[in-house]
Amino acid sequence: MSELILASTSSARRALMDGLGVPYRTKAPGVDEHVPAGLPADEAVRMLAVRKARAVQERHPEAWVLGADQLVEVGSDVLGKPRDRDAARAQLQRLLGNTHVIHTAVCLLGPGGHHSETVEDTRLTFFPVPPEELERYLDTGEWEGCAGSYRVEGRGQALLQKLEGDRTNVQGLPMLSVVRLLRQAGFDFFVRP
Ligand SMILES: Nc1nc2c(ncn2[C@@H]2O[C@H](COP(=O)(O)OP(=O)(O)OP(=O)(O)O)[C@@H](O)[C@H]2O)c(=O)[nH]1
Repeated sequence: MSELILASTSSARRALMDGLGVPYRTKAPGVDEHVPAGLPADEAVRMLAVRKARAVQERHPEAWVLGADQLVEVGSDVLGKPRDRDAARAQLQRLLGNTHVIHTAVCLLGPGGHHSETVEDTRLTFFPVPPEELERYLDTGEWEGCAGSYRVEGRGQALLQKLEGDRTNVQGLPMLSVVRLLRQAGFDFFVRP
């Protein structure tokens, strides 16, 4: 099997792939993440996951390449990564006391034109918490680099009232689907290095 490249700069995605134990390396996708205005979140993440994977595959045509993208949908709002603490506060104020959906798309490209992709959704309901608790959570800094401004595997789990779906999908990769795509592509597991 030719090498696997994770087309991502995300430390959370790296951590998830490290846990799987399949040998891989990372390459930054380096793509423009703009999508047409009004595009539904699930279509936007699918478009971006494919764009990221294709950008890396162009540089490494013999490799297998896994790209991913994630957005948060709450009501009619679509949230990405907050640019600063104030943006993170505004995002969390939208999520607290409500139910939102995490849409994560993954795309696996491989030699010979292999192309598989999927979008996975996880529904999360957050407790309503007072402003002073929200400020304390912001002080943890977990909002940085996270779509939706929280880490489900970190302190942010204290906000979580209910989760329906794949928990790893929230962190950045729906590992149930990643394993399925890799197995369908012919990857072997538990191979001695
Ligand atoms: N650790 C952690 N990271 C999260 C969580 N929710 C979202 N994220 C991260 O938020 C980011 C979503 O933004 P994306 O645009 O999909 O990815 P990115 O961070 O720009 O990284 P690329 O893959 O290089 O595009 C990803 O890095 C996710 O891993 C979470 O609950 N825990």
